Amino acid sequence: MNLLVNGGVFLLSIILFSALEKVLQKFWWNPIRVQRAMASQGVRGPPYGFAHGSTREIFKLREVVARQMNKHTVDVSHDILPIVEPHIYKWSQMFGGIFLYWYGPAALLLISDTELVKEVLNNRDKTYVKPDFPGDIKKLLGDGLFSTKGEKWARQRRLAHLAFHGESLKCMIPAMVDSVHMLLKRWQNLEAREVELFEEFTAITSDVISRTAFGSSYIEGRNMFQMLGELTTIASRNIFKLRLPGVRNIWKTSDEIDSERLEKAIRDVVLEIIRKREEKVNTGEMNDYGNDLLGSLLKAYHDPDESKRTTIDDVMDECKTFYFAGQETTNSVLTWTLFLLAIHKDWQQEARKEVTDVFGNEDPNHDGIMKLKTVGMIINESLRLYPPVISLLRKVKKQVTLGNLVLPADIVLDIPTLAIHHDRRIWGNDVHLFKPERFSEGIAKATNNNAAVFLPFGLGPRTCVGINFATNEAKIAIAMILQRYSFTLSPGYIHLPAHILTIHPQHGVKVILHPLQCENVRVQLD
Ligand code: HEM
Repeated sequence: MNLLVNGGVFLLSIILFSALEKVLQKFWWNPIRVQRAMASQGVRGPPYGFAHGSTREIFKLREVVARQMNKHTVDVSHDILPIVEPHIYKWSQMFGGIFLYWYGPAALLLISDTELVKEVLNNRDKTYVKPDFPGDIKKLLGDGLFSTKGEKWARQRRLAHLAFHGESLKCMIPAMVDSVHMLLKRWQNLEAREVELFEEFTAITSDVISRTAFGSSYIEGRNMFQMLGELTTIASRNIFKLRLPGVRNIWKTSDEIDSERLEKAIRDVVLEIIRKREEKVNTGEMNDYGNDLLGSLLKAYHDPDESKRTTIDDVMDECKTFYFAGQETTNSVLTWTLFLLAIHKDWQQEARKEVTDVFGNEDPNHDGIMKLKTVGMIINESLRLYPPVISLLRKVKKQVTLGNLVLPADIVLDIPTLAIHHDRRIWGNDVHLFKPERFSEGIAKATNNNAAVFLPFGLGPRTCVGINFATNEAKIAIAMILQRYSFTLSPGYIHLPAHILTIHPQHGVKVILHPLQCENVRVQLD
């Protein structure tokens, strides 16, 4: 009996010891090893804090900024790095353009040297891969095109390319125009009053991606957008709050319970959208699954060749990815561009003149959109100052040499788009001024042929697949608004750009709409 008890205690001790060893390995020994390896190569950074890494300091710095900025109306300055990413700003000043910091026990190496950035982003031999996103972000994107890797990525990328380029893209223009008409019709009741742009644009960006990618209307998808919005808020609220592994299984915070509930509800909505499309094919209302993204995905789901078939989870993850990637980002660029035009009246006039020259009072069309040079320059400068996606992450798959550095496997590289776009050494002393003329001779000239200094859509094989879609949508919306309204910033505007997965205006962007006297346009709208 004694022997049995002693044997049990011995076994339990071994299990506990091995669990403790694993915990210490992950939370102590590995981080210390990486910190030492990088320090020996001259790379410094904030010290590793047991289990939480640097997240407490990041969280505190963000809170300090939020407290300071909420107190009073702030002058509008485009020098936003210290506000949006105070930790990156602080540590860049202390440690330079390459430094090591910690997301829990995961090591992040920030690199702003653009030669290294190019090497990483252009890599095709799988040395640098997309990292695994933390739980809440994974719930937003699923294992869709944005986050997936390898063969699955190549397959999904081909499908998305078909749905969002060439002729398919041209065919989407009328749907985009219709969505903006819906917004303008609503605005007729708000003339000379304040409108909050971020909220307003949510309606069109949601409607556009919904109609073009999934053929369903905004009304059908509205539930899902609301839930994705809530999930986004929860994800960004918790992004720097880490919990020990396993704790989640024993005790859940209210945010964790909410996000699980939302995830399930979103899944149900997507399944319903898919079911409706299948029903249309089965009842003969549609000949096939269609040429939009959902159609391509469903064709792959029903592929007779089993090896090429995608699963229902793949279809669902892709739907979530596109709803999120196509809506949040375009909403951000539209809001900041209108904000910039509201305070830079000269550029508002220039842009309106171009739009009138190209379209008169007519709706935008494909050929005209290609001619909108000034509007294009303005969008580029807006993407430089307020890039919706503020950093790009890649994980080092196996030990590799990058420049003079030997990087250990699993270290995550943080390419700081926002910091690069606001770097005085790259863009000059007027870096924080809104000067669309930088782009007057194209992006290559503005960037001195260095593709790594302007990264709003990323670079290399994982570049944004929706780049032309987003640019068309932004140009159409801006042109149609300029045809009908001049707009000024509300006197109560508080400038607080914040990182809520993309750059959001924390207090919204309120503008006052002044209708232009143009009867033709009114007739079309009615
Ligand atoms: C102004 C609007 C947009 C911006 C600033 C933007 C930005 C980006 C960036 C920076 C990346 C690269 C991420 C990385 O390398 O880690 C990316 C990828 C992606 N974007 Fe966009 N995006 C925009 C609009 C869109 C739209 C409208 C769609 C869909 C229709 C879309 C779908 C995607 C997808 C699926 C990926 C992943 C591509 C891959 O990994 O192969 N984006 N986007």
